[in-house]
Amino acid sequence: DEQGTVATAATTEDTEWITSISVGTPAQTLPMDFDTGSSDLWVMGASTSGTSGHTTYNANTSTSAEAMSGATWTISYGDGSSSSGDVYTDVVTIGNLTVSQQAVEVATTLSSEFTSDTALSGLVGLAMSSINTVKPTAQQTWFDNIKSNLASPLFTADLKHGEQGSYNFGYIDSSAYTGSIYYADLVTSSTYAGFWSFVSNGYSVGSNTTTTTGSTAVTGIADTGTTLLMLPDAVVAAYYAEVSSAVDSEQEGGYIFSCDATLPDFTFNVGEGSITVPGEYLNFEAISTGSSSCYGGLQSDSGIGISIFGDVALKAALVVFDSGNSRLGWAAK
Ligand SMILES: O=C(NNC1=NCCC1)c1ccc(Br)cc1
Repeated sequence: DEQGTVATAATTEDTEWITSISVGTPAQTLPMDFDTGSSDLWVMGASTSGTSGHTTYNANTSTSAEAMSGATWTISYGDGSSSSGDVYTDVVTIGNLTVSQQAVEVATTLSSEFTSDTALSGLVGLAMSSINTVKPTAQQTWFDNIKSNLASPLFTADLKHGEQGSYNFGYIDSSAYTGSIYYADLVTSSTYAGFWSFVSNGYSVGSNTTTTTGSTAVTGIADTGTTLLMLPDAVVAAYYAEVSSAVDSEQEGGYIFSCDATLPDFTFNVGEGSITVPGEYLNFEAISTGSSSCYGGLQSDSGIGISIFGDVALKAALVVFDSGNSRLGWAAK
């Protein structure tokens, strides 16, 4: 049984956490975005246009690469970004864990969000293999391929505010959290099939002095690839009702407030417990450099139809993606 851990490094402003993986023989080291909201492992190809300034993967120089003839892929993400290309199999090592014949999807087209992000060479999809986009035959995620070699079929995400985080595969680091891990079963209904989805049966705004609590049940997904916390209108309105300078700005596409506002904490229930997102995590960034108006880390999910517990919420917890028990665990830290 193997156990692996990989360090991640947050880029500036907690917009993504980059983790290096090794692909091919000899190993090609690639900085990647681990994404629990999708299920394709794709990398920028050495001959792909728009990849100048990026580290890229060259299948031609890897003695273990094999083209998957006739296979193609195309994906579009919630933020409007997209990529597509063809498919190889090759050796992929993450931490000290190696999958010998991993489907490595090589991008031949990239949207501007990817060509402009030179910190990134691609994504490692960690949602369910059922939503992998390779045609004619969907491929397994790296986690699904390594799972049987792990002490426990699970991985954890430990993202942090403005500092390095970590992903562990196969075990839960008991020193990485405090108190109990609260679990919620995965939601299996079709809307959420393929994602790490759960139901939170209540929330509260503010610290224990003045709190408004709500019983709105929120069904959402834990998505490391989405930056913000996206919840139903009613919950978001209840939160910003406690921020006197907050307005829902058409122009900015969401709630903004005065950058010197003191923001209340946001607590959401998970199973028998709850997780509190500190108010400071909910001030995402100034709407423009030097502006005194700031954009909220909590925004409405109205356009999406699914609530998303993105990095703003995930970095307040140690999150256990427990495939073996089809459940999601959250613990304070
Ligand atoms: O695309 C999603 N997550 N991953 C990434 N976003 C940007 C790059 C990677 C995503 C997944 C589910 C839902 Br519902 C909305 C969005």
